[in-house]
Amino acid sequence: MSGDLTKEPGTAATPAAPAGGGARPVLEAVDVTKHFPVRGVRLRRGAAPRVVHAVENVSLSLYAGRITALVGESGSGKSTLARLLAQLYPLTSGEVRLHGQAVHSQRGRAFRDHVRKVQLILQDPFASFNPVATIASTLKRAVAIHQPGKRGKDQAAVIDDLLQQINLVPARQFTEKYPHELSGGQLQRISIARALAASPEVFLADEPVSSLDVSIRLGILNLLRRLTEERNAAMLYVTHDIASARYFAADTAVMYAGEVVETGPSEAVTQQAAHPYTQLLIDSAPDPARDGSGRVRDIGQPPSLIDPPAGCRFHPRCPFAMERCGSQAPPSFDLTGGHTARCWLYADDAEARERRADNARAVGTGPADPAGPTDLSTETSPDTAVTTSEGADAP
Ligand SMILES: Nc1ncnc2c1ncn2[C@@H]1O[C@H](COP(=O)(O)OP(=O)(O)OP(=O)(O)O)[C@@H](O)[C@H]1O
Repeated sequence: MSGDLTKEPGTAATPAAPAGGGARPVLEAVDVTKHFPVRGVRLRRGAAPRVVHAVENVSLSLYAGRITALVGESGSGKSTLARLLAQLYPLTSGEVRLHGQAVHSQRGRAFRDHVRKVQLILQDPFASFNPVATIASTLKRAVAIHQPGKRGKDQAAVIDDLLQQINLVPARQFTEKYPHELSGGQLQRISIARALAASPEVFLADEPVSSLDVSIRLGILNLLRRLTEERNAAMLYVTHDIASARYFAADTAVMYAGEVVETGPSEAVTQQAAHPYTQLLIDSAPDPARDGSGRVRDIGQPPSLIDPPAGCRFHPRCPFAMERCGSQAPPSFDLTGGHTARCWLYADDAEARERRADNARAVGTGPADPAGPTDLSTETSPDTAVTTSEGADAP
């Protein structure tokens, strides 16, 4: 992420959410797993059907007024997790809870309520619009679904208000256009307006700016931040870009090969990354301030999710792997200040301490002190800041 996002982190524009165990999540994934069947593969008689282990035993909580970044490389399961949270896919196991209530069926009132309150914003706005419908008719449809009492002039006033909220004014200049007549940034704003028509409590923004021109990304992110604050909504911000997570999101969760491997306040996760995968992600991100020689050696590719490695899924690629990493899945270790890492380096024994010291020397930090396994779903943190400029992507 470029430009104005380089404001000092830690100077929160958003009031901090209650820290520790006080705040209840608006939306949570509880031990969620999603396996997709592998089709078109001939199986030997009696062999178990093959599946893609896209998301495995993931717990993640989203809080009112807070942005949580979900970071990881392509294929790590970020979009699948976002879609599970939106109830677009049935779960293989686990629960998705809105205000503590699980939805067990993809029909009925609780499901409709969930789908209204949890709105997904997708990466490619052009793909999510009907190319032969004007913006007005798309927004009318959204308002008719979510605010059926609004008709005629009232409905038009709602649409004007939605466009005002996303800084596309005068509304008339946009409503009679077709999607292809708008820029990517303008259309992404319209998709946000369409989501707003449902008065959501949660935004699931899946790479909301990665298909947009770099020059307009910041305006869209600041718009999303303002809407989150004003509506006290929760937001999941899915991104490849760990640098933007630091400035945009209060909390960050890092996914690798279908599992969440590190969580915590964005400042801690990005500045004192504990998991060797997060360290690798940070080292791989373009940074003109670095000399180009990565501190953490990358020794391979992400694994197949059809046949993921035993133990820690990152171990074949990890320069700090120990014997146990190849056979035993690590628990989540609690570091300090709500920071967790699912990595054997943080076990409390002599071998782990030695490898941890090797890791700390390699990344140039002091070794983190583990405090024992923790529950990933209850951690919160102070906010970070972005600038307030939203732009409007004027034609
Ligand atoms: N509908 C599906 N059927 C089968 N496999 C799927 C399906 N959707 C996703 N997958 C697989 O699940 C794994 C996780 O994919 P997912 O799209 O969630 O990752 P991602 O981290 O969002 O990647 P990207 O950043 O490229 O979108 C991948 O191996 C992908 O091929």
